[in-house]
Amino acid sequence: MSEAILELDGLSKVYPGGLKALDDVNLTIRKGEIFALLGPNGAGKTTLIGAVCGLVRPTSGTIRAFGHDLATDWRKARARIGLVPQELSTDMFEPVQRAVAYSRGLFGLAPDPARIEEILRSLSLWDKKDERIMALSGGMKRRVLIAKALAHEPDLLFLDEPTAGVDVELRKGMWAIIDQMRAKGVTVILTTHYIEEAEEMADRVGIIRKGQLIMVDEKEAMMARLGRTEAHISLASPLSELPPALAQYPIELEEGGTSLCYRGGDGTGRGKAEVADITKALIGSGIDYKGIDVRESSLEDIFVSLLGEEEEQPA
Ligand SMILES: Nc1ncnc2c1ncn2[C@@H]1O[C@H](COP(=O)(O)OP(=O)(O)OP(=O)(O)O)[C@@H](O)[C@H]1O
Repeated sequence: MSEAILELDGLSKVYPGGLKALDDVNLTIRKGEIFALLGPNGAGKTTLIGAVCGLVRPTSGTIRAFGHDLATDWRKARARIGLVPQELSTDMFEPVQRAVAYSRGLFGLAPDPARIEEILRSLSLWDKKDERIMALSGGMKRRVLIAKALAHEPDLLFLDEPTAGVDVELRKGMWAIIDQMRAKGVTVILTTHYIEEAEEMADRVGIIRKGQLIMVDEKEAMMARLGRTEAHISLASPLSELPPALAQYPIELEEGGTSLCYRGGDGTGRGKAEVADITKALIGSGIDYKGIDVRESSLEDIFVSLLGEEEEQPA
């Protein structure tokens, strides 16, 4: 297993006024992984990032990055951490290239125009290098934020909702950039509302709700463990009851007996195999069907059902 580069241990944050934005978060991030933090609005994602990046002071718990305890020894670790925040707040009057080069200088690195050019080109910003940031489109401003974060060559990069509100094309471009970073061995932690994004990019997914990390797992394992198959089999003629040959399966008659609905499986393909067995059993029982619609649940379904289940629990 590759080395742990970020370790959160019992991390909590209570804001003045009493709101518990992080509640005993324990998390280890390993070198080179792409980790997606998924959660609804106000779940604590930005607070978690802020705590690691020195923008939020934790109420309790420890953060170790690259082996350094951030409470006592933050300087070395921070230089290796990049942050792409949600919004650009400074530099609006600066030309792109200068703002990005300046970010590098902030971390005490020697100027490296070739490196800055490479970053700007990879983000399709080279044409805009002399334009003031305020004159750029929203999508380009976002890319400037990424360029600034990459300018000091971080080993760990936080992207706080990198694609919120951007169009599909730019989102795909952003994913390509994250892929490039993965290839260079950069560890990436991104927050997102787009489950599609986590599904596409992440190796592991953490689901956060009301400050608590309610689940962390490899994406594939999460989908296998919590995934479900749903199949609708439309019958040639309605049935009044299920034939005995189908009693062993998790199916129900729906739509006035014209449709059989299967809900089962575990995301490993077992559901599809069972649906195939059901169709054979139907034929064996002399029951004709017109069509089958099979759907494997996505990370989105898992996310929604996890949050839904949590919602139903008494406070
Ligand atoms: N400076 C602050 N003072 C008081 N409460 C705060 C502060 N910053 C955030 N909060 C509260 O802490 C909770 C977590 O906020 P946070 O921004 O971390 O959530 P988030 O998961 O990033 O949400 P979003 O997806 O909307 O960005 C929210 O209820 C928010 O209102």
